Amino acid sequence: MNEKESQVVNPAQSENDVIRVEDVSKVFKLRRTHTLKESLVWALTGRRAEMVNIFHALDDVSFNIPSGQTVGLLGFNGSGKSTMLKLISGVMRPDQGSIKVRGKIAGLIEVGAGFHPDLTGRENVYLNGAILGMTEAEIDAAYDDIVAFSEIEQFIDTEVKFYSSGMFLRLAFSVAVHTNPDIFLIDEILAVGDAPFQRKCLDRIRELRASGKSLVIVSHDLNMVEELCDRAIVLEKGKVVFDGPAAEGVKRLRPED
Ligand SMILES: Nc1ncnc2c1ncn2[C@@H]1O[C@H](COP(=O)(O)OP(=O)(O)OP(=O)(O)O)[C@@H](O)[C@H]1O
Repeated sequence: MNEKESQVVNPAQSENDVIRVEDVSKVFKLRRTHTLKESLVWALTGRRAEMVNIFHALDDVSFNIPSGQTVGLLGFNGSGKSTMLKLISGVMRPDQGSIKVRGKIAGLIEVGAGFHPDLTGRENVYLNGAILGMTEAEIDAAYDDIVAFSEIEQFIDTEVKFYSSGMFLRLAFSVAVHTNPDIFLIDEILAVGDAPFQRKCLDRIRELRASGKSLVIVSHDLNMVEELCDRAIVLEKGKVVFDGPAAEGVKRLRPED
């Protein structure tokens, strides 16, 4: 068998699973421009045919993640990684299959999602904390730590529409880690952070890992994934083509010499 052919066995379930993804598919309808001929045919055939392309972002995906595991979700652009994280987080629903999650989930999926542009950083900490399941008293108790970790004290009473993407990331990451989640989802978070903040986030991610939390990390930084993750799941055109040790998974993504 070619080394890069699919290497996936049916995922085994365990009592320890915190995430179970079973036969999940997600389709998107892509609008596109049409030729005059296509439009005429569409009109003449009683407008029965679809004027959109159906696109399978995820196609029959299954995997289980046991408690305490750090999993890198890998794949080239458009392979379905972010869509998978959105389904796990519950912001999007699958068209087919099921996703079961056990425990408190938090994460950074789209930096700035859950933030209201017209509210200040301080107000958004409360809003975002509440969205992530914290009570007001819990946010009060964690507030100073959240702001200190983000290092944006100076701008905390500024409306977040004036924030840079790095500032958004700082506040969003800080709130998310302070919710004390059992499962932490991270989508390319480090891309917009500067080097010192990236290092700080990575240290915190290592701490979460060491304390037995489960993490799912989407990243194109293969060195980071290899160093940080126990396991890699590689998606290709919406299908799982590899599920196994992180070092082997990243090999599939590295350009061949
Ligand atoms: N809301 C949407 N509507 C239509 N198509 C979408 C939507 N979200 C994602 N897609 C499409 O689904 C495919 C998978 O997207 P996804 O963002 O999950 O890929 P990805 O693996 O995270 O890619 P990247 O590495 O570029 O971030 C892409 O072709 C994308 O255009």
